[in-house]
Amino acid sequence: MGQLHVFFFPLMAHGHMIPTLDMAKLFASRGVKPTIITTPLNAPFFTKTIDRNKNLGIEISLIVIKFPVVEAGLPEGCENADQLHSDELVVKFLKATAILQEPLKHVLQQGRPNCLVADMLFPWATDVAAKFGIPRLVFHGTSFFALCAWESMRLYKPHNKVSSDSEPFIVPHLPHEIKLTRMQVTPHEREAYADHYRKVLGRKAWHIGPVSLCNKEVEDKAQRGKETSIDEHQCLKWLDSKEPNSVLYVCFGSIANLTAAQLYEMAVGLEASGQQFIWVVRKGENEEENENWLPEGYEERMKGKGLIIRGWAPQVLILDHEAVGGFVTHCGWNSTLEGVSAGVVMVTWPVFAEQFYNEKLVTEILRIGIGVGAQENTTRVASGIKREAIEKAVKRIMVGEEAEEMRSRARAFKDAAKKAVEEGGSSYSDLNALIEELSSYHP
Ligand SMILES: O=c1ccn([C@@H]2O[C@H](COP(=O)(O)OP(=O)(O)O[C@H]3O[C@H](CO)[C@@H](O)[C@H](O)[C@H]3O)[C@@H](O)[C@H]2O)c(=O)[nH]1
Repeated sequence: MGQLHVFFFPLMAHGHMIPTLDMAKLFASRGVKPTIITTPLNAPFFTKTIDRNKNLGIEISLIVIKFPVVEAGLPEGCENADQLHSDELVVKFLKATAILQEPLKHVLQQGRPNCLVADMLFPWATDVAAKFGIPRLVFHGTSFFALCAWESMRLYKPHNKVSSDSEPFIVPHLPHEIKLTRMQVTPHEREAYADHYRKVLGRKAWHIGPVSLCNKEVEDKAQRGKETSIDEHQCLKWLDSKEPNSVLYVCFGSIANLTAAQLYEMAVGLEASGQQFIWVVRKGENEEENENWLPEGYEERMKGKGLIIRGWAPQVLILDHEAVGGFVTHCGWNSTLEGVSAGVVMVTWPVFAEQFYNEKLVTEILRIGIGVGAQENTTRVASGIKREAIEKAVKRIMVGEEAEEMRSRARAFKDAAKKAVEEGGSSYSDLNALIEELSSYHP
């Protein structure tokens, strides 16, 4: 039997491209030939890691296809979801992705892979793959928990049975009693939800993560997504000078923004908590050059105690450092899994998409986090959380008995995550099962 060849086609968003590159590495480590499809301006986010892996004897190929910016009416150079600052741009971006059907046909024709793993946001990829007689797997990029909750909402529409946006309803037929409110809409072990998704909802699925755990070296952990805005060794030196579990890491992923007023509340809340922190503020978040979102003399006062990274942080490297004990997160699934894999306790602050589901998983099922009190699923912009709420939630996860209890549960999940991807673990075995199944279709 020849070598299996799998094409991966992620959405052009860091939260989708980063885990895809990790998946490609995992597949390559099991003897499968992985090829990633992307667009010209997103290619550089893959090439450095691909080159580094090549030197280690791991081959990952890259196919670059043109992104139809002009056809879709997008501004020149707009090829990644982190550039979509309005709903209108989101609509045009999705329109542009739909035009990728034709180039996808072309690359499948040329490459003749045995399987196409394409992003959930490319529904048309199933038909394209069928034309070549190959299976198309859907890469969801999120949790079994969120998928089960989503499906339950779709089937039973419990949000239509309450009388106001703030009245809680139960998400029906899940293994746990999970309550949500209409405003949050757009549930003992994670395994339970993988089982629920397969057995109760009847879907075929493979769990092969946390994929970020395939990154072992400093360079692997630091080189994910964009170029980091801080030298990784400088960052490690700063963390090395701190006590274990004494630093809080604050980051909202690659898409969510905070209003200037919310950034200000965050700054004051973090200072009031008395905790040491690394806070990542995305570029473009604070348009004003004069940085009036920071209280007067803030960075001077916080010197040695609080480090602000403007731009892109080496997130997995930071989370994995023993000095980091807490994580303020928007509950993007990658960040959530990276937090669980690092054994940190979380302040959950969901903003949009399925992040409110992920919050429930962290706070109510895994019980390794405290919600900051986010109420509304918005269009990617966080606002309205007061400094007192931030201070309180941060203190609750960093100090005291409750924090210790959460930390010991978090440590157990960290160990379980590590075991899952080790030889013989559940994720390791599931990836083997997937590869065996794909091989059985392969003449
Ligand atoms: O400064 C930064 C910021 C982010 N990251 C990485 O970027 C990824 C961010 O992914 P995620 O936490 O999932 O957030 P989003 O970028 O917001 O992800 C989108 O995609 C996810 C997967 O579908 C969904 O779960 C989210 O709701 C959706 O917003 C993670 O691997 C982070 O480690 C960095 O390395 N440095």
